[in-house]
Parts: sequence; structure tokens; C-alpha cells
Amino acid sequence: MTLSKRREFGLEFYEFLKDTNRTSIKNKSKLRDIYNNEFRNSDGVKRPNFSSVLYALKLSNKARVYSGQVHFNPTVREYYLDQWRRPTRSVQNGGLITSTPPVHNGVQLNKYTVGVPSSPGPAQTASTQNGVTSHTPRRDWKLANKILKMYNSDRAELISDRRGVLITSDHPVKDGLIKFSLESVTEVHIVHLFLKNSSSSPLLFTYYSALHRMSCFTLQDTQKVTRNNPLQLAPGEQYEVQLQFRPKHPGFYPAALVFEFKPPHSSSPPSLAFHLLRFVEAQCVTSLARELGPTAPYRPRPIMSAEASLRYIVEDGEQPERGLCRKMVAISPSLWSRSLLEGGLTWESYKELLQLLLYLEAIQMEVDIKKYNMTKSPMFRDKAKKSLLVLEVPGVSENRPSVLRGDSLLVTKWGEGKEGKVLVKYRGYVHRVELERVKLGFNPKLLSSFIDGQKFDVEFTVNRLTTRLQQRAAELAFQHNLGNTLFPSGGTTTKTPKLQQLWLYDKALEQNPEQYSAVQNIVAGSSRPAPYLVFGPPGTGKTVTLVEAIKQVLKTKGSSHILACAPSNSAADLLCVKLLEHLEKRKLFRMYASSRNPDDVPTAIVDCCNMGEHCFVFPCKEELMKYSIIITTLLTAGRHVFVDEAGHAVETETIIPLAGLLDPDNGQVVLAGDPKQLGPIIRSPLAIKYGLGVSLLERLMKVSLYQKEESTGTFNNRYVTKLLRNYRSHPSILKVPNELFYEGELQVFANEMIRNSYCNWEHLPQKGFPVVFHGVAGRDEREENSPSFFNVAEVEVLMEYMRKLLQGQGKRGLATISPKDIGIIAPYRKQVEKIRKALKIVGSVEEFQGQERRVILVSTVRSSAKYIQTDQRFSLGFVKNEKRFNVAVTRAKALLVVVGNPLVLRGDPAWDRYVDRLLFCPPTVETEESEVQQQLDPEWRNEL
Ligand SMILES: Nc1ncnc2c1ncn2[C@@H]1O[C@H](COP(=O)(O)OP(=O)(O)OP(=O)(O)O)[C@@H](O)[C@H]1O
Repeated sequence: MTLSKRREFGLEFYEFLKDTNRTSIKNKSKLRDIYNNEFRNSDGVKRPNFSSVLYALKLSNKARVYSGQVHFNPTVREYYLDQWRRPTRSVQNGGLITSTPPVHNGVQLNKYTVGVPSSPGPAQTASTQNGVTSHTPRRDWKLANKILKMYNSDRAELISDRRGVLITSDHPVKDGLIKFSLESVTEVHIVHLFLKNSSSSPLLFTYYSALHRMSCFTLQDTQKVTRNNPLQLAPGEQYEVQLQFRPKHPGFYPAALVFEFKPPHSSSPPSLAFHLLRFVEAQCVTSLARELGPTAPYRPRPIMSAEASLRYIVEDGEQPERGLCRKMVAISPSLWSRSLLEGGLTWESYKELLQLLLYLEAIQMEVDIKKYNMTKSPMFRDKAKKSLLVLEVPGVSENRPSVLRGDSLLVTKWGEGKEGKVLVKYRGYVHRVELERVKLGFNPKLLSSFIDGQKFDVEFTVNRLTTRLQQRAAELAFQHNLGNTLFPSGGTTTKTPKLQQLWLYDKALEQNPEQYSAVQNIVAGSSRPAPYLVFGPPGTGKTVTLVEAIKQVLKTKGSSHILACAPSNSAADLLCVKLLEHLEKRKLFRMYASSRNPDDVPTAIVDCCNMGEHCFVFPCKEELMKYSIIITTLLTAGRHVFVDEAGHAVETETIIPLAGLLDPDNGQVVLAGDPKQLGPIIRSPLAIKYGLGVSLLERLMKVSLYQKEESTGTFNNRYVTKLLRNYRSHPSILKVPNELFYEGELQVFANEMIRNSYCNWEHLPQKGFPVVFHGVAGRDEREENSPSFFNVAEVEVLMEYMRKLLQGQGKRGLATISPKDIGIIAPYRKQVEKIRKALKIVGSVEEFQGQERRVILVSTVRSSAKYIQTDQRFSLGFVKNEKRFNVAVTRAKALLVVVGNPLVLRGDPAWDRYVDRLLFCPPTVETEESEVQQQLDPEWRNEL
């Protein structure tokens, strides 16, 4: 159980002590007895033992223990029990709070009308019994849990006025919900709630509270009603409770309020109590937020109904210009058996099992893509190229559906499908993919009769090429005898190599013995035929080691042919740019697939790649052999094959460049990556279950050859190098990922001046600790037909940080910074689009793996838990995806700002530990624990 959960139980116990007037008890064994006998198993919730709970309280400075006595920290009450912010000052004794600026200051509030009671109400006496002022309604955990459980089935009843109680308000109430909106954080808004006994007998109003804590709200009433101090409502009598909303930040703040009533006999048992619920949705929306808000309400595209059983013919369309394109034949698995699936991956089962898993994956892709079929979708002529038609495909930029240049889809004129008639389906080829639309090339037969805005039914199709390439690679790997490479034992390895002394291009690497030895071993080919692995956490120099090794292989063996690959275009481009630092352009060739958008080619690479006049061209083999290095993505792919970010790729993707190209005896494969960062994206649950989600790098790392030798406790440098010196980040940025994912092994080696450049930034909650977690109560919204999410409140907070960063630069000893030193990472395309409206420097996590910036701002977007499963399924978002989370928080050198809703994020174990460690454990040795809590805005600290 996490520390935060244990702490939560501890605080809940403290609350229980308060409720039963026993906070004066300090004796540890007595408290343990109360905990065990009365609290621990009182409501079926599984709670940890007392010591474990006490330990969590101690760690978070909420309790101290000495001489067998437990002393609860007085701030426990303020921070925790008082989840509804305590009034800052009272108007009169026992009166209603009117903290500044009061909206209804001076208005009378009493039992029947709004006013201040002339004398202290009975609550004063009751609440001071224990020497503690406890009139602010506190949360009843048991009740909150009970209501949350009932909520799904009994919502209608919970919000209905019952047993003579009517709850009305000065705001409109629709379906139990009160909504209102403010324009600025300086405003305070009050909602008056009137509780009326409309029955013919008296009733007791016994309790009110909120189901969730949210400190921007305050609830209050004049009589300070509690269960110890109930209020009798005579027939026809009305009583007012006020809700005050005072947001600190723009955002969306939902709340649920519960009101408890009972028959008026003092002896009536608690079971006779009944509860009414009201919901509140408060918003604070600034003008920027309005501008960025949904352009139109979200309306998912109508999905095409199940395929009609009509006869049809297909009219082929116009393909985009591209080089030679060889059709590949589909491979159906020859064997399909449970024993094959369950037998695990061995060299004997390699081809059959991988082909079967790829087949399962392809079936899942077919099923998935059908869900995106659209009906009644209009198309328009492209203004720039009249022969193309433009179709809106919301979500295409997030691969929902996955459509690339060169893929095709089928359209039918809407309303044409009639029984007995042969339907014409027109195949449209994708010429260009834009944010939410594609440009399609169709048959002239369609174009000649096309009217702008004409509506069509659209069927998406899966491009089988990628699966087929991988299936073929599995087959070729077998044919070309790559068993010793893919299942290395070390037994077949050639004699111990002689390592040469090398003069590295990047002198910094000579100072790092692991990097230097990795380069030496790669140059000597010492692991052959086994692959050489370079693995290690973020920022440890895997890519630069790989790049240096490539340069050294070329320097020492001039005739070598090297294929350098990465799973994504951005990672392959990065390799290319780094290689160009010391190599002549003529030696190097970056080969793009025809599906790549030519506009996305970085300028540094334009004149050493396969970009032709209008499209990418594919030179013949002889032409290609003139180059020393060819750089491609794995799917687009020697003697030497280098693969960067190998942990991100499916095994069969990684073997595409090996199978058929690698000489099994003399070829050298080098894989660099980190299995704790982005992994393969697989849709089929069966394929995942039986191993397709494991990259070649990850699988090999479990082979004994690549593991620490027991006798020495070290890795065998001949086959593997583990890099542990991080050259990127300030220790505070690394602290939590290091503990979560790397067993604390990462060492800080980043340039001191750069990594410390934000340690004194005035906006840090704590000096010397350049990590900020900024809690935002936003709302994850969608607009129009797009399935992608955005969160305007988070954009606003990001903009605020951008302003602070750019305005503050160069001042008070801070380094100057330009926008290119700042990166913003968001998990959804729509959020990226919204942020781009103001800035030009954002990208998705995939684009950021392998990259770094001086300052990184992360927007997590998710603010409601209900979409988290969808995120998991589509490998989107940061919640419930440790690897994406790890990549996002390890890109910054000097300052990391994470903006998100901690209540939602904490539903994920990794985030929970992250927020927990940031908040409750000293991030650096010299930090005071109490100060660490300042890392989070106080408003949120109360919520957690
Ligand atoms: N020996 C070294 N001395 C100084 N700086 C280094 C050294 N090795 C790497 N670096 C620097 O560290 C940073 C991270 O390097 P690199 O991108 O190669 O790491 P990585 O392990 O591939 O990271 P990630 O897994 O996060 O993509 C770069 O700025 C690089 O120049």
C-alpha cells in the first residue's frame, strides 16, 4: 500500500478520534487498541496495521512519537480535517464568515431569513466541549463512501426532495445540479441553499458536508449544525446554508454536497437518518480560456451501421507519387495452436509464433479501424490541387484511425445503397495527412460527377504492409540463420577481441569509462554474433555512444556499410543530425518512406536524403551501396546494424533490417535503448499476452549473457554496457524517476552551470529544487467531432509559466533563455493544437523521446478518471502508462513544471508515488520536510 494511502488512513483515524472526543489520548498502546478494536475493521475497508499508519504520519510530519506518546501535529487539523476552508474571520460571535471580499456582507442570516444570529448559537457550547472549535462541517468518511457506492444506482433518489424536505437555491437547479461561472480569480461567489421542512411534523437537520474535498469552497450556516448540535426545523420552517466559491486559479471545480436529516426524537437511531444530495459545477473561465474553449460542442461522428450485404465494385483511385512499391503477399500463420502460444518464444518457435502474433495483431487492427467508419461525411475539393478531395477525419493525428500517406480508404455516395443495385465503392488514396483531415486522390469517374460538399459513407482500411514486412522478417530471420544473433548464448562467440585505443570525436566520452569501453567493444565487434546492448536510464548518453561508435567503425574500417535505424522518424532524424556533426554529407543517406510528409524533413537533412522534386525517391541497391551509412526507420530498412531507441520497437520491427541484410557470422548488431521508456504499441490483447509487447532489447536483457555476473557483480562489457551517469538533469528532476524505475542507481553528472540555472528562480515553491507540480482543477474537453482531448485551464497555467520564464530571463542572475530552450509536452493532439495557438514549441511524448530542453513544461490534461481506460487502450495520455510518464518527466535539464490534476493522477500508482515523493519526502538531503510540502500549491495540498 502506498505511503499516501497509509497516511490517509492515519488522518482518517485522527478524525475518528476527534469525532469520538478522544484526541487527548496520547498513549501509543491505547491508541493502537482503539485503532484495532474500533476503527481498523469497522466498515469492511482493508486498512494496514497501526505501526504502518503511524510511520506514514511521522514521515509526513503529521505526528511525532516519543516516550511511548503520540503527538499529532496541530497542522493536521488545518491541513486535513478542515477540507472546507476555515473562515478567516467572523463577523460576530458565532456569526457567518465574511472573509474578504464579502459579497453578502452585513446581510442578516438566521433560521428563517438571511442574517447573523444575535447571540452565539448552541453550537458554540457543543463545539467547545473538547476545547476545539469544530463547527465547520467535517467529512464523514463512512457516509461519503456509502453514498458514493449508492450513487450509481440511486442517483435519482438521492437528488430528489424527500420526506418533506425541499432544497432550493437562489441559483437555478437542474437535475440536482447548480452551475455557475466566474471570470476572474479575484471574484468570490456565494450560493444560497434553502432547506425547507414542508412536512407536517418537525425534523432534525443533523449534518452537511461535501463528498470530496475542495478547498476553494466554504460551506457555512449560522447555527453551526453538527450531529452533536442538530437543528430542529418546525413544519414550514426554512434554514439557509451558504456555499462560498473562491477559486485561486482558473479551472473547473465540481462538488457534491450531502445534507442529513432525522426524525426529531433525540433517541432516534442513526439508521433513521436520510440524505439529500446537490451537485455544484463551478467554473472560473478567463477570456483566454473562452478563446481556447470548444469551437463547437463535442458530437462524435455518426458511425456507419454494420456493412450492408450489398454487391459492390471498387473503382481504384489516384495514388500519390512515390517510388517503387512492391506488393507484399499476406502471410497467414501455418500453425495455430495453444501450445505454440503458450510455449514461449524460442528459436524453434520463432517464425511460427511471431507470425501468429502478428496475425492476431492484424485482426485486431481490422476490428479497431471499422469503429471509425463514418456516414454522411461531406468532401470538398482541395483549393491547391483540384484533383484531390478533402475529407475531415477527426482524430487522425492521434492514429484514431491510423491513416498514413499512401494508405487508402473506400467511399460510397451517401444514400446509394439500395437492394438489388450494384454499389460503387471509390478507393481514395491518401496524398496528405493534416491535423484533422486527409487529402485523397480518386478515380476521374468520381471527380467528374463530384459536387462540393457531397456526402459519402467512408470505410477505413488497414495498411497491411507493416505487418507483412514484419512477418517476412520473421521468415527471413529463420532462412538466414540468425539464431545465434537472436538467441545468443555466448558459446559461439569468436575469440576474445583485442580492443584498440581510440581517439574519440566527442572527447567528453573519453571521460566516461563505460561509454569508452562500449565504443571500443563495438568497434572490435566483440559480441559477434550476439548483439551488443547499450542500455541505461534517460540522459545517460546512449544515443551519443551509438553515434560515436558508428563514426569510429567508419574511421577504423573505411569500407564498412552501416545501417542505422530507429523506430520513429524523429529518432532517426536525431541520429542523422548527430552523425552529421563529424561526417561529410556525401557519406550519409537518410532514407524516408513514401508515407512521410516531405514538409517534416528537417532542413539540416534535406540535401542528404531521398527527397526528389515532388516526392521521395528510392535509389537502386548499387546506388545505395555508395553510401557508408544509411539511416532509416526500422520499417523502412550491412554488415553493421545500429538500432537506437530499440526498447520502443516490436521485436519483428527490429529484425526487419537484420533479416536478409546481416551476415550471420560477421555482421554486428548494436541495440541501444531503455526498456523503462516508451515500449512497443500493440492493440491485440492476445498478442500482448503472448509476448509481442516485449522488445528485442528487453527480451535479450533477460538472457544470462547480458546480466550481471554473479561472481563479480558487474556486466560483461564484451556484450553489454549499462550507462548510469546522467548528463542531462538537475538531481531534483531525476530524484523520483530514479527511485521509481532505476533503483536509485542513476548518478548526476550534468553540467553544473546549466543544471543549476533555475535553482534560484523566484517562482519556485522552494529554492534549490527546480521541480514544480502545479495542481489544476481543469476539465478534459473535446470539441466538434474530434476524439482528442484538451484542457483549457492547464493551457492558461502553462501560458502563465511561459510569461514568467520569458519575462524573468536574464534578471537576478538567471540565464537568458529563448523559446527554443523550452519544451512543452502534452499527451493529446488537441491540447498540442490549443497550446500552439499561442506557441510554436510543443510536441507529443513520442516526438520527445531522445530529446531534451533546458526547461520542460508538462501538461497532463486528464481531469476525469472515466477516460483512463481509453487512454490505456490507445497508448495515449500519461496516466496508467509508466513508460510515457517516465519519458515526459525526464526531458528537462534545469527546470521541470508539471501541470495537472493530482486527484486524478493519483489514481495511477506511478503518479501517486511521484506526487507522494515530491510532497512528503525530502527531495534533497538538505531540504526541510516542512518546506517540501510547499512544492504543491496549498490549495491542492489540502486535497491530498
Ligand atoms: N560523457 C558525456 N559527457 C558529457 N555529456 C554527455 C556525455 N554523454 C552524454 N552526454 C550528454 O547527455 C545528454 C543526453 O545524451 P543522450 O541523448 O545520448 O542520452 P540518452 O541515454 O540517449 O537519453 P534518452 O534515453 O533520454 O533519450 C546529451 O546532451 C549528451 O550530449
